[in-house]
Amino acid sequence: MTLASGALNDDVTAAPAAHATDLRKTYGTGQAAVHALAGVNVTFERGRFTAVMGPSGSGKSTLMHCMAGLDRPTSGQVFVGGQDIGKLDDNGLTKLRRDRVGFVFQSFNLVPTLTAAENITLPLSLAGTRLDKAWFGSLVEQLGLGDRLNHRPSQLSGGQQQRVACARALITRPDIIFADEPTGNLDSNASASLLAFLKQSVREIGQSIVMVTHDPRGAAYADRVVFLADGTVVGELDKPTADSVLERVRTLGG
Ligand SMILES: Nc1ncnc2c1ncn2[C@@H]1O[C@H](COP(=O)(O)OP(=O)(O)OP(=O)(O)O)[C@@H](O)[C@H]1O
Repeated sequence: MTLASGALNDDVTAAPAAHATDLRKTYGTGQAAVHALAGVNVTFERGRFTAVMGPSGSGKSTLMHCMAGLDRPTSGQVFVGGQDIGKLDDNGLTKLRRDRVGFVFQSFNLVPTLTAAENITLPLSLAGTRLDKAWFGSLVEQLGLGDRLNHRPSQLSGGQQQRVACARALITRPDIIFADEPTGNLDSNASASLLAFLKQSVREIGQSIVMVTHDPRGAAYADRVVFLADGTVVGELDKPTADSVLERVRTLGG
């Protein structure tokens, strides 16, 4: 069984999965001001897997949070599937995060009192949307979670918890998934299987994914790498390999 049985909803607009124009985020004021994002212009095409890399403090997490509607930028625009998310009020942003964006955190962020199955379907429960059982079954099978569905997060390994988080991100068939160092707390085997699954979801159902990583081998699963430094985009690489990523990181001084 492949993921293809749960193909994404068609969106009639030809807009990219997400894009940002002159995105700025400043923390603090005056002498203490930190320009975490200093004018980012970036486009994430539909059905592509993009890795975001850059030195510590270059603004990667801030970019993910602003683009996913988890944080508001100081200025500039973010579009998700053609929708200018700066025009949404708090209610609208909540709906956007629930229905159109998936987020995978380094620290899993599962609800400890809910089972794996309940965590996966949480976005649907919150939205009052019916569960597509075939899609749920396909995700569970592909992620190897079939015999773990009644376990709580504390009864799961890190790799299993992150696979639950991925299923939760995919269950709504979002326009785009943002993943902030999703393999940061996983060993190399668990990392490889998670990255292979993310890549499979891009290939088979046209999922759009943006993933922050520090690992050139992780970035090599992506179709494209975007490099950040000091809050701006300083380079890009298409069809990356671990070696080409490493070489570019060295050139950029990361
Ligand atoms: N809430 C905050 N208040 C003040 N400064 C912040 C806040 N969040 C982030 N920053 C600063 O903004 C800059 C960018 O941070 P960000 O977390 O986006 O970087 P990053 O590239 O994700 O780093 P890392 O790879 O270490 O996770 C850093 O200088 C950071 O200290």
